[in-house]
Amino acid sequence: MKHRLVAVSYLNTKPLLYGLLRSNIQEELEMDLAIPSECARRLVAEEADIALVPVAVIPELPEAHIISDYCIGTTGKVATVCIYGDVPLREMTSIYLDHHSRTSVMLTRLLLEEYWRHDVQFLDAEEGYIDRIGGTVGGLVIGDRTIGLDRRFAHVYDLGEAWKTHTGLPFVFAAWVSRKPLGADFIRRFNDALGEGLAHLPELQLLLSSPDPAFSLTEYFTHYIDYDLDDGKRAAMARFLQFVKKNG
Ligand SMILES: C=C(O[C@@H]1C=C(C(=O)O)C=C[C@H]1O)C(=O)O
Repeated sequence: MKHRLVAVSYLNTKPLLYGLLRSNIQEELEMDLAIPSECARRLVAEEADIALVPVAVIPELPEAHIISDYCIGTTGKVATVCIYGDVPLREMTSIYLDHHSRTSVMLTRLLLEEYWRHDVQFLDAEEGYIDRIGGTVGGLVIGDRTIGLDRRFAHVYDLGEAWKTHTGLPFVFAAWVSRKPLGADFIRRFNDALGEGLAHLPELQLLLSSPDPAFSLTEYFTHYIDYDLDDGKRAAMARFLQFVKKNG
């Protein structure tokens, strides 16, 4: 029986996928990709056994085992999780919350409440909502769709950077979670494979192209996304999940 695995379909996950695909462990996996909110839905619905899930969904799972020391995180600016608008944040009256996201939706709410201390109406997003950001309506956008948006909107707020200023901590957007405990040997080989992917970024970059000449994948993978789920990120996750449990 193979483990059903679903991972985030964005560029930031390719180094981790590259590692899994270079390894024999892929023979034990039935792999699929989806947007983060769909990864979360499948793990909650038991349609997946292992998923790279937005951490905000962890409190909804009866059992959640973080099986990896690698994650989608950041130690400051992340570049691809931002609030965009024509006007400064303090003039925004409403903000679209990206339907691809689970974590950043909650992070937006936390930062508006605790850090920016600004009250807005939250709007549910759907496909095409980015075109409706404008005037006093802002929008949270995550992932590859953010690439190039900094040229389109006058005001950009990077949520990784805002969280760092607010708490002094790094941040974890998504972690590898299984619903059931997995064997120590499988977990070791899974982690080794992910690490191998990160160790071979120059090769991976031969296979990938950036959607925008102004956006460097090398910089994105090495300076913006931080893949190590270290103690600082675990502390950040605990702090963030307290807010999610209270307000989810
Ligand atoms: C940094 C990112 O983190 C993403 C943000 C997520 C969320 O907000 O729920 C989930 C998965 C991550 O891939 C990004 O994709 O831009």
